[in-house]
Formats: sequence, structure tokens, C-alpha cells
Amino acid sequence: MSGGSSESSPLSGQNSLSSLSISKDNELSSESGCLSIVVLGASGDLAKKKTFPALFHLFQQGFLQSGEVHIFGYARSNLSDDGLRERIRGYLKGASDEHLSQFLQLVKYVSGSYDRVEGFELLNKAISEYETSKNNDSGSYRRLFYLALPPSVYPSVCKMIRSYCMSPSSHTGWTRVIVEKPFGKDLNTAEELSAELGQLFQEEQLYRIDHYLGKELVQNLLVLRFANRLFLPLWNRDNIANVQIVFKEDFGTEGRGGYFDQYGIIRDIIQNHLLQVFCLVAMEKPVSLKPEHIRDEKVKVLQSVEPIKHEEVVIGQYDGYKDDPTVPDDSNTPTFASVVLRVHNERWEGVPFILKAGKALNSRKAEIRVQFKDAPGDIFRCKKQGRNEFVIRLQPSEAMYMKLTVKKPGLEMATEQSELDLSYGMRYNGVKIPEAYERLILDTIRGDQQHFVRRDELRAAWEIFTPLLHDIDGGKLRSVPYKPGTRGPQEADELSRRMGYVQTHGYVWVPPTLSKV
Ligand SMILES: NC(=O)C1=CN([C@@H]2O[C@H](COP(=O)(O)OP(=O)(O)OC[C@H]3O[C@@H](n4cnc5c(N)ncnc54)[C@H](OP(=O)(O)O)[C@@H]3O)[C@@H](O)[C@H]2O)C=CC1
Ligand SMILES: O=C1O[C@H](COP(=O)(O)O)[C@@H](O)[C@H](O)[C@H]1O
Repeated sequence: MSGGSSESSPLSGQNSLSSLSISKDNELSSESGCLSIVVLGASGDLAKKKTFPALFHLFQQGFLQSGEVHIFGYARSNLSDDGLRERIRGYLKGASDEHLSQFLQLVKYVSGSYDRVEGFELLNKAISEYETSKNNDSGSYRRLFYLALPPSVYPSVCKMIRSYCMSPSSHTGWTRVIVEKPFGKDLNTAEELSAELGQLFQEEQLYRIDHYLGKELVQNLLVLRFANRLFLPLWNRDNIANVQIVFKEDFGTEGRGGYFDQYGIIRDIIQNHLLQVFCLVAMEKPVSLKPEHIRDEKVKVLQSVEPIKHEEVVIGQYDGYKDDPTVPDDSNTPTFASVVLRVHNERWEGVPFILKAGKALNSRKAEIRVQFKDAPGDIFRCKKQGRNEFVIRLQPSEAMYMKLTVKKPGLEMATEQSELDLSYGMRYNGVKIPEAYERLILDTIRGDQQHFVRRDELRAAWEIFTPLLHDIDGGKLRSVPYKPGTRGPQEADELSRRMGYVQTHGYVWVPPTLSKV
């Protein structure tokens, strides 16, 4: 790995990948020069809770180096450099005061509106001053814009960036733009947004972020599926009865009711995060690990999804959701949904994929549960012990475990359900698992689009959900009420049963301990 800057990073600089990028043929190539990272919407929630902490962690690990990088916050609020630094300081954890102040010194603030020339001219001036101050004639000028903003201002902000803030053509380098979801509200609005941004930037410059693609166990899915002989012959309709991809939160919309009510849980979680996970579980093996090969396969599997049937959907809304003054009294917006996807291809015909997400439920977790069919000719008569299940828990406490039937230890020939267990906390004790945003911002700097959503992928995703969303918006499906702190509507468990999911009864997990060797 090449070192890049001569100025030292807090952690010795041995991670200095700020100067490495993944070229089109997936080889690492080196880049040096100035890197300007601009966080637009710097005064907002996402910026302070996710974007700046992610940048800080990259800095701490030496991926961003003082000598090469400068960070600009841009927003309408009237703040000074120190004002922004104070605002984000409390969210930057786990470092010495010295590292923290080194990082904060890299952060500058520019105030301006999102649709006026003056602000963007000021921003460009600030970036250029930094670039020329580095006396960087041979190196490249790299400009990364992170849009931590409501999507309504994406088009005007992107026009301004395109007109006033691009990396100067007098130097080598690049301009890249990270855009946050929601990418539209349905197929038409998403296509309009794509067309507007597409007129301003090449697809290679646009990074549509879905932070679930940055989670450790989501990134593990391709390795798991395609590097393990064990799974290759099993991963299909002959062996798998059903797949559940589940997101649960144990809190409600909490002050975000106004935003949430415009979108609902399908647009907020299922159409993007869970569908991305679904792609990685269901897609065919890509030709190689090149981003385009992977994304080609994702598009193919999305295009093989059949139209969603109303009778294979349950939507719900928790009691008390409408107490939020920003939510209309007659809102039908779902805070819970369970939606069955069916893939019309040779591998998956007949296997239901149940995508379930809900707020204000009984627990917080995100997991993939692959349930296998019963073993034929069961001489142990052990069906009561449950089916094999392979569970990948994305959060909290990353783990993957295979529930399987074993002989109960003892003199009798009795069976019970147990597990092969890979709990990351135990197996990778002390290893820090990177935050999703951290990883994805680093990918952007490296020019690796593998974990970002391509335009045709987005289109295919909206094609699946738009008819259902329009029917919900038009009142053709009604949200069933459910009590906060429960599993959601009973109708959803009923739907899972109808889809062939067989719940295991009597399985008790005993967390492993090495103390009784
Ligand atoms: N390494 C580790 O950390 C391991 C942990 N464990 C723990 O052991 C416990 C049991 O594991 P496991 O059996 O996999 O998970 P659970 O018992 O939590 O859930 C199993 C499945 O049953 C569903 N379910 C739960 N209650 C009902 C109900 N009343 N009606 C219909 N469906 C229901 C769940 O749905 P839903 O998803 O909606 O809740 C889920 O799909 C869990 O807490 C698990 O985290 C087990 C093995 C390894
Ligand atoms: O995108 C979103 O994700 C969060 C959940 O993210 P996680 O990484 O904590 O699982 C969710 O709370 C929010 O509603 C949604 O917009």
C-alpha cells in the first residue's frame, strides 16, 4: 500500500489508503494529491450522527491524512468553523483530545443556500484555496460531495456543484457525489431524479448510498455463498423452504413522524435496505467481483421478481403513531409491513422470500433466516425438533448460526435442536467491526461502486414496489393496528405460516462458555 502524504496520521499512517483507488479492472492504483470532502447539510442530524463520525474514524485509522484531506461543512445555518466543530465534537468518540483536535482542525464551514450561486462560489473558493495552498502541481485534485440533505434539494445542489465546484480540469482528479436515500417516492419520481442527476454527472460519479450494504455481515454474504462448497448445492428450491429477511426496531418514529408519514416502512426500509439484502441472498454467482458484474446479477434477480400479490402482504400501524402532531389523524401509513417476494427463475421458483420490517416492536434486530425443508424419510420421528435454519444476524451482535438436530447427550437415543454457532463477539474478540458509513465513504474515495446502487438497479427496485405502494396510498390496503412492544399484527405471523414457515418450539439457546473444559 502506498503511503501518500509525508505528514503523519494519528495512527502511524500505515493504513493510508487515501492514496489508493480501485480501478475499473479491480486492481489497486495509486492516487495522490488533495482530497476535499464536502458535507452538504452539515448542520443536520445525519451529518453529525453518521457522516462526521465516519470521517473521524477513517482519520483515526489513518485512512484520511492531515496532509492530504480537508473537510468542508456546508449548510444554510449561520455558523463559524468553531461553531460547526462544537456541534459535532460530542459525536466523535474514542480518541485522545489530541487526535480529536487534529481532526477538528481539518474541518471548515461555509454557509450558503442550496440554490444560490453565491454560496457555491464561496465554497469553491474555499476548496481552491486549500488546493493551491498545498502546492500540489503533480498530484490530483479530488472532490467528494456528500449530500446529507433532503432529496427535494438534490437537483439544485447538483446543478450548483456541476456549475461552480467541479474539480478543475487543469489537474487530474475527480468529482464524486454521494446521495442518500430516499431516491424518489415511486418509479416515476425516482426516474425523474435519476434523469436530472444523470444530465449533470456520469454514473461513475454518482454513489447512491444504502448503508445496509456497508454492514459487515451483508458484505459477508457473497463470500459465504460463493466461497463455501457446503452452501453451493443447498442454496436453491430443492432444499430451501422459505427465506425471511427481517428488520425490527423497538422504538417508534420519535419526532420523525412528519418525514416518515410521507414514506412509510416499505419506502423507508423494505424497498431499499431489505431488498439489497435480498439481492445478495438470491442472485446468481457474478462473473467476477468487479462492481459491474455484481450489479448486473443484482439487476437480473430483481427483474425476475413477480408482481406482489395483495394477499401476500400485511401492513400495520402501531397504536399511538398518530399522536405525533405532524402525522395526520387519518394516516394509513404503515409502520409495519410483511411482503412476500417470489422469484421466477430456475433456482427459486416456489420459494417465498418474506421481507418484514416494523417500528415499535418487541425487539431490535435485523436478520436473514433461511429455513430448509424437512429431511425426507425421518427415521427419528423428530419433526417436532424443528427444521434446519441458517440464521445470519446482521445486528445487534453480529452472528451466524445453523440450527440443526443432534442426539441429545446421554444414554437415550433422543434428538434435540442445537446449533453451529459463529458469534463474532467470541470468534473475533477485540476486532473492531467498522461502521457502515465509514466503509462506504472509503469505497467512494477508492472509486469502488460495488456497494452502491446503480441506476438500473434502482429502477428495477421501484418497479417491484410501485404498484403496491400506489395501492396503499390509494387506500386499497388498510394498515392493521398493533400494540407497541409486540411482534406486530398477528396477521403477519399467519402470513408466514401460510408461506410454509414452521416455527421451532422448545429451542433454547445456551450461550457457549469455555469455563467447563
Ligand atoms: N450466536 C448467537 O448469538 C445465537 C443466539 N441465539 C438466540 O437464541 C434465541 C432463539 O433463536 P432463534 O430460534 O433463531 O430465534 P427466535 O426464537 O427469536 O425466532 C425464531 C423465529 O420464530 C419467529 N417467532 C418468534 N415468536 C413467534 C411467534 N409467536 N409466532 C410466530 N413466529 C415467531 C421469529 O420471528 P421474528 O423474527 O419476527 O421475531 C423468528 O423468525 C434468539 O434470541 C437468538 O438470538 C441462538 C443461536 C445463536
Ligand atoms: O435508513 C434507515 O435506517 C434506520 C435503521 O438503520 P440501522 O443501521 O440502525 O439498522 C432506520 O431507523 C430509519 O428509519 C431508516 O430511515
